[in-house]
Amino acid sequence: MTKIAICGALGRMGTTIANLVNEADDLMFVGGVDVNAGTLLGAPVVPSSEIRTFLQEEKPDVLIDFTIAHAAVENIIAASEAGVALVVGTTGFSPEQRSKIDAAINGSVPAVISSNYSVGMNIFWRLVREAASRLGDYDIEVIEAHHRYKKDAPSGTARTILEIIGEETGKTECMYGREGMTERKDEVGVHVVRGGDIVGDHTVLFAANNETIELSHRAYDRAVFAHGVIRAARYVPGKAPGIYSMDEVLDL
Ligand SMILES: NC(=O)c1ccc[n+]([C@@H]2O[C@H](COP(=O)([O-])OP(=O)(O)OC[C@H]3O[C@@H](n4cnc5c(N)ncnc54)[C@H](O)[C@@H]3O)[C@@H](O)[C@H]2O)c1
Ligand SMILES: O=C(O)C1=N[C@H](C(=O)O)CCC1
Repeated sequence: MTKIAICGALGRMGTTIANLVNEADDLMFVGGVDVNAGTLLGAPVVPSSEIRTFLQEEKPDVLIDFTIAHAAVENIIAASEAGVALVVGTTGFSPEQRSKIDAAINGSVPAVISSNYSVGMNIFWRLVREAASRLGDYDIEVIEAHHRYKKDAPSGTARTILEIIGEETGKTECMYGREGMTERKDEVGVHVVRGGDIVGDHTVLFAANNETIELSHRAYDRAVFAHGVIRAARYVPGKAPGIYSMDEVLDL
């Protein structure tokens, strides 16, 4: 039985993941951490100030983090100090925060880190890479849409898309929205929509004279991410210390 703890347990993703863990025969939800104390599915949820005591007492095999960037850094450091494997889904990290995370993990614990745990998006990223590798001379625009409560922009998924485009085309300059009199140069346009309860839509446009290629991925339920998280949680125990992506989890 693999013991699972969740940071951000009372959040949208935390509760979705906890329910899937609870349904799995080989996984046990032992509790979690959130801003305020509580209970979830009969397990304790402790305030973030008590994470180290929680990890010592519950001894989870895997700590899953779906919180907010500044909190995730501290949670990851605590898990690393406790020797607990990680599955990290939180997005919005600054380069400095990502450096702290990498330093805490490497040489200490195994961790799967992904901006998007849906199987479909991990395939979508490969489609984008193939298109970008052949259509680098096209005008490229990235559009993402999420629910009104999402704090970070652009999405971590979109930032991964931009990294792929940069690797394949050399286009690393982004234009975040446009307003007033503009002249398009060789930038990648990035457009962010926030509203309603949109779970997660991503589109990449490759536009040239007389034709446009449009690649899109649409998530309809957070379960699509949670199912990927469960696969990562089954994958990471016992792995060598270091950072893994969903490519390794899905054997892509
Ligand atoms: N990688 C993916 O597949 C994926 C999918 C969905 C969401 N996300 C990301 O996951 C994060 C959370 O998304 P959400 O929609 O669940 O947000 P949410 O706001 O519903 O949940 C976040 C939870 O974290 C808690 N929290 C805040 N600070 C904390 C701390 N110090 N310790 C413990 N818990 C703390 C909040 O109280 C809240 O309950 C965001 O960064 C989002 O972009 C990633
Ligand atoms: O709901 C969110 O927040 C999501 N965040 C991830 C991102 O930032 O890419 C994944 C999609 C949903």
